Amino acid sequence: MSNIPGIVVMGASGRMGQMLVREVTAHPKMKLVGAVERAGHDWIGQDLGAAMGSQPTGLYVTDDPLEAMAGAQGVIDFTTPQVTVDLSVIAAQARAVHVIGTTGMTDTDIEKLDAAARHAVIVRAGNMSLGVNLLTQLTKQVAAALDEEFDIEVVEAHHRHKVDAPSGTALMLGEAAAEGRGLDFKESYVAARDGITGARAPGSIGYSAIRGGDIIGEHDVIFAGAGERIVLRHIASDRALFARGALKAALWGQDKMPGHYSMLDVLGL
Ligand SMILES: NC(=O)C1=CN([C@@H]2O[C@H](COP(=O)(O)OP(=O)(O)OC[C@H]3O[C@@H](n4cnc5c(N)ncnc54)[C@H](O)[C@@H]3O)[C@@H](O)[C@H]2O)C=CC1
Ligand SMILES: O=C(O)C1=N[C@H](C(=O)O)C[C@H](O)C1
Repeated sequence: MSNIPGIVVMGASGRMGQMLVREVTAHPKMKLVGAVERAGHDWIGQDLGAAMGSQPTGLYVTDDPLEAMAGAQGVIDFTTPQVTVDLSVIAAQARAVHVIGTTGMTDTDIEKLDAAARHAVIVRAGNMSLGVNLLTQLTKQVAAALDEEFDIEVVEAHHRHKVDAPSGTALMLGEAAAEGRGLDFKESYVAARDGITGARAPGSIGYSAIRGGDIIGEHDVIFAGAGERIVLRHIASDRALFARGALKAALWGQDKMPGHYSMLDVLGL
């Protein structure tokens, strides 16, 4: 085995999948060794480069993750919760670092990932960007510094195709805010206000989601007090940002002990 890890991209035709294929291919310290799509997808059996509308690469898209993972040291996975949970078992068997960007996971899904992480390295984050991970730390600090006179609300906006809400990032920010404020994340959680909701409950953290057009990802954490408001904001303007974070995680994980890590571990924040 060379020192350059072989990387598989799961969901290779997706918005993030295609970005990952480009970034892994261009990276000097890793090699793309596999591209996986769902069974029945048009790309199965096609040359990956040709399927992406560029030069042939000699790498063929498969619907068999087990086959793709043979000889791989890492798999980068931005797909769906069920696909990610199933893949975690295969990645652990292959002792490959499993980098997970997939959002919309349930508590049960996460327990299954924890089980797989007893045997392999998993790095999972609802947002792989440096900016958002730094913002979680700032959010925690601001929430701890301000008292309950400042109401906390998280507002996020994404493209029309996004299927989960609130976004993984909004949940990361909300967890950080709850921790800083000393609140229980689940007990403080209020989403989807509609109709006669009554006045805002003290000690709650609200989540609002906007969906439209091609918005890549925007997040505000609002601290609203009497006569003043502090807004912590992150705007993503290029999906390459998330892909580069995932590549960093795949390299970082190569010499780590089995465990379920986050981007805070990767970035040392
Ligand atoms: N953590 C982060 O930084 C980021 C996370 N995301 C998350 O990544 C996920 C994917 O987002 P998008 O790329 O926008 O979605 P997408 O729908 O464009 O891509 C998902 C891809 O997975 C493929 N797929 C479905 N079943 C599969 C299977 N059994 N095997 C292999 N591939 C399969 C689909 O065909 C599709 O191409 C979402 O959960 C999203 O929230 C997105 C951007 C950044
Ligand atoms: O689905 C997306 O596109 C994104 N999903 C992630 C999330 O749920 O927070 C990260 C980013 O905002 C883009």
